[in-house]
Amino acid sequence: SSFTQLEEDQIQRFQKYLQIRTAHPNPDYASAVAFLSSEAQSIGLQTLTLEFARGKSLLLLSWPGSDPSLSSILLNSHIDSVPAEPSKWLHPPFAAVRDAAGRIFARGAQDDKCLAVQYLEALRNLKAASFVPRRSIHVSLVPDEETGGADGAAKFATSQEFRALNVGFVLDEGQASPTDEFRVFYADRSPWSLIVKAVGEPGHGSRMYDNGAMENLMDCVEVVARFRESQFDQVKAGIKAVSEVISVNPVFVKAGTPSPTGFVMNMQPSEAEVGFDVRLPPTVDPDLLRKRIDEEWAPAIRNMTYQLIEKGPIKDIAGRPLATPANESNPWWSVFQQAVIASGGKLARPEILASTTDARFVRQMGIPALGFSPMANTPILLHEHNEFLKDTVFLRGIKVYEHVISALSSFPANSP
Ligand code: MET
Ligand SMILES: [Zn+2]
Ligand SMILES: [Zn+2]
Repeated sequence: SSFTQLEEDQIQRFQKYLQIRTAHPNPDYASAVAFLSSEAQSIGLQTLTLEFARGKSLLLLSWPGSDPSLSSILLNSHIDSVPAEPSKWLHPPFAAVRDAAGRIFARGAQDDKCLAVQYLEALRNLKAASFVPRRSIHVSLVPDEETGGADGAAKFATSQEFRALNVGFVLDEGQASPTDEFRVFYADRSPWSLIVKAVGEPGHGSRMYDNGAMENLMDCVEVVARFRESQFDQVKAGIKAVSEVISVNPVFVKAGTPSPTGFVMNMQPSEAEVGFDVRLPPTVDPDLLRKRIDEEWAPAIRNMTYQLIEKGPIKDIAGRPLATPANESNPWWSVFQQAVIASGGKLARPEILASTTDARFVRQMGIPALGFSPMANTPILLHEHNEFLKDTVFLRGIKVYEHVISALSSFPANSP
């Protein structure tokens, strides 16, 4: 191949990390942390394992800067992944097969196990080039992101250990870009989980009557579907970006009277449940949506109850929306942008992320954070079958991080 020995080794280390089974519901944090800390030690980074929740380790790596009076930079990546259905993949999701086109197939290849290895390899290259950081560089490898971050980044960001790092700026995950421009994200949508339960009298399967559990649940689903369409129409008409509307998507339904062969078919059940994934852009008023859920989506007068889990903060500690300025008013932004360009990369207009990351927990603390995964010319495959990343794209990302990390950590003394 046309790769150097170092590059082949870097690809191999990426594959090794991808082969560790970090998918929910039983992510192997212990093996992941063991692998990452041994890599970090081989590079000469300091390692510290923290445990804010039993069995969910968080690995913190540090390269102290020459000027400890300056705030530090933090590079974040979550260890855990969503599950995969092996029978529906071209290659087993934890084999990290590299095909003839250089595509490396694995759950987590894009979301976001590439980042941990790219950060480490960029630091390895900078060490080899005798680079001396002015600001301290920290890397956090965190658990629990895919289930909401409550036992990972949320606890970390409010901890003594975090405060002691004096973090001035954070990079976290973004998303792949199908074009040759890298994407960058200055805010996330907030994730809510909504579970609506409808109850009613059970009845013979042949009977027509009002207010049955299934009828009530179907009313809910219809009303939500209409709202969903109103949001999606704005996207289709080009008025708003996908990440600027409220998304609401059904993710499970649970109903029916179980029987040994499936469900009792001649009985209308007495309860039924549907779960929705809801995402709110930072620009919308959460109270309006709370009211809509209460009055229109799951009205008590139609025998519905609901559980709304608002996962994580909506505002920062000063009451502002969780958004990082992505313009010249933010010196970190300028340094970041210039470094990406200096690496030979192109940057798309900054966006709100349609999904959600741990960055919101540091934004909550008032710390600027950008979402960035340097994957250009790559289909967006997070949470999908056959998630992959090309070897060339992976290697290119290491180079981009070398530029970005060295620029951020050299950033002058008279700034934040
Ligand atoms: C539900 S919290 C966020 C988890 C994941 N990153 C997502 O966007 O779905
Ligand atoms: Zn992710
Ligand atoms: Zn994810």
